[in-house]
Amino acid sequence: MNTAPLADLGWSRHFQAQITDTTDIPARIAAVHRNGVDALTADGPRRLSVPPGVPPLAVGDWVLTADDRVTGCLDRLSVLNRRAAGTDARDQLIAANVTTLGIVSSCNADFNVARLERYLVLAADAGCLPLVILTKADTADDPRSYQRQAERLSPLLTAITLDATDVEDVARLAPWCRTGETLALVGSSGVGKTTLRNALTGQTAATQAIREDDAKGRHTTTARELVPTVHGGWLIDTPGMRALRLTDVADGIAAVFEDIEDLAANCRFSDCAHDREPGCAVQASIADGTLHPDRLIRWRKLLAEDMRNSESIAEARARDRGFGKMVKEAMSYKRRDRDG
Ligand SMILES: Nc1nc2c(ncn2[C@@H]2O[C@H](COP(=O)(O)OP(=O)(O)OP(=O)(O)O)[C@@H](O)[C@H]2O)c(=O)[nH]1
Ligand SMILES: [Zn+2]
Repeated sequence: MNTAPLADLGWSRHFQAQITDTTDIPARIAAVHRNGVDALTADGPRRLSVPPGVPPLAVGDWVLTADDRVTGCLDRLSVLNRRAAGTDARDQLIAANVTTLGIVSSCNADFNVARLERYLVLAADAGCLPLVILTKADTADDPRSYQRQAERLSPLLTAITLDATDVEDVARLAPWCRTGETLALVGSSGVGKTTLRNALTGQTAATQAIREDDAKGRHTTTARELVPTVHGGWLIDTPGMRALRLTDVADGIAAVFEDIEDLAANCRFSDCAHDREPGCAVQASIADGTLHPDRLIRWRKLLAEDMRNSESIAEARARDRGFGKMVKEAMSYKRRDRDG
């Protein structure tokens, strides 16, 4: 197989290792529609049908195809979920195989450590590398101070300050969206995600068009959610990206708050609430100035939020099961009525 064009689509050894013994053709999902998907192959774009039995697909997924039909989905490097809106509490797939989650905030009132931590939890849980992008550096007196505050959250975290309206400045993001990379942007309204997208993809007019369509709930048929960047890699921009919530992210919280979880392991009581219990390693760390008390508060809030959201998902699933059972029973009564 000629993998050079596939590499341009983000193909890597992780995916190559999964295809043995098949003549099916790999394709990357660019948009998901109710009655099929748009995909990119080494030979160009394709509209594919998705037969029953294929698991739900997301933008960014790698699938195998035969005769313009999806035959299977390859194991993902990362996956971003969102809790569906309304009463339906099931997870919705937002994007797959995102290598870097660009957490966009601006060097002004939007900057908020708790919000950054929420997104860091999402990135850790999804399996993406987090990158903090601090926009509006051109309007701040001391942009470096925001960068320092962000980088203090984790020794492994990179934060970049820039002017999103300056295309050359935005080109500093090239390492995260060159060939083989897939970047997605999250952040509050007005922080500059669209401005960054335009600079990274060089397509202003198309962006306007897609956003107007989204607002009206219309579905575009072109493959515009997986967008090529001018640096050789891809940008995933889906409407769902803008409303990510925390659900079932205990692993992400544990990763981002590893310091607290490590301390908690040394508390005298295994069910320590880290309040006033004797032998509490967390409180000891606050007392000696190593741990900031606000960080403990933020950790608790995220755990509570995750529990709230995840519990209602479990409840919804139980309800679904209950409903399914009821339907089955009603059907068998009906059959009995008819047959007997
Ligand atoms: N001076 C300056 N203005 C910026 C910068 N980034 C964004 N802006 C401006 O801020 C406004 C909002 O930017 P958008 O790119 O629309 O923000 P967004 O995150 O896409 O917002 P939503 O679409 O609501 O999610 C626009 O007027 C941008 O020109 C920056 O780095 N410097
Ligand atoms: Zn404790």
